[in-house]
Amino acid sequence: MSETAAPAGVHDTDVPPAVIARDLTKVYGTAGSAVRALDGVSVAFTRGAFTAIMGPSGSGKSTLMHCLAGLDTATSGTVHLGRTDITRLRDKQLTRLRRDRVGFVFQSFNLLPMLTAEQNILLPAQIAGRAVDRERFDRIVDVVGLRERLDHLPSKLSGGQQQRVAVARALLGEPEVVYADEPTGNLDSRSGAEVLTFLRDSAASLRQTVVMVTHDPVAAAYADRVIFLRDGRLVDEVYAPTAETVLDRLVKLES
Ligand SMILES: Nc1ncnc2c1ncn2[C@@H]1O[C@H](COP(=O)(O)OP(=O)(O)OP(=O)(O)O)[C@@H](O)[C@H]1O
Repeated sequence: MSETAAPAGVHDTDVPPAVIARDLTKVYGTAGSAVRALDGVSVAFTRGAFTAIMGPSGSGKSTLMHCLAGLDTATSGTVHLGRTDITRLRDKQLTRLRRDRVGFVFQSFNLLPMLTAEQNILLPAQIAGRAVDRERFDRIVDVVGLRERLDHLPSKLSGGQQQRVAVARALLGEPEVVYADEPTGNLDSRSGAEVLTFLRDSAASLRQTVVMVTHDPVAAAYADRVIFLRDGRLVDEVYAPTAETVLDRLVKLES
């Protein structure tokens, strides 16, 4: 895939993408020990689309997500979230941007054990001093199917339910993008399917942009699009993936 052309995923007729990375590089270490984790990645993420990032171990998936999300700084290149070039922001501005404009879902659910499901969902809004949109709260709680569980502590919820709380928490503030890092890595396949269905439904019905790193072709098949990395480069992509097409591309990449 050419790096000088428009970033993969940009089409003339599209509404402006939620996130665009241009010629992103990330080098860890120096001189003899330098590792080029990202090597000129240009990619755009369409508003309201659910995209999975895949590739062999060490191909740069986590590094790409961390640079896109402002959790790590790129060595060169730019990342735009809407109109903001996040690679030009100072630490304080980045912290505010992550709090106000980005949602995160991690493999470990990161819920506070002494707070109920509802309190966990509301916590970021409270910390940021944001008014809660109760209508959106109700809509999200219904989409994730947590209505009956709102007053439960995390310890009384299954892994899948805990992750759905984490997803609801990430969505409540209407972030411009939700980054999910192996969100089903700690779940059995049934709970994983529930969480992925919810991520897909929230992209579709709430027009939520979702970007997910996963190793699992079955998980990637829930996305609208899968992009593939190898050796820090974007080398392939599939729209409307199935587990079979994803697996097939992965096998080709690893051979
Ligand atoms: N903090 C770091 N310091 C040095 N090298 C790093 C660091 N983080 C990642 N790397 C290297 O950068 C490359 C890309 O790593 P990254 O974790 O992004 O890959 P990945 O595709 O997410 O891998 P995995 O599927 O195993 O999680 C690897 O060679 C890795 O060893």
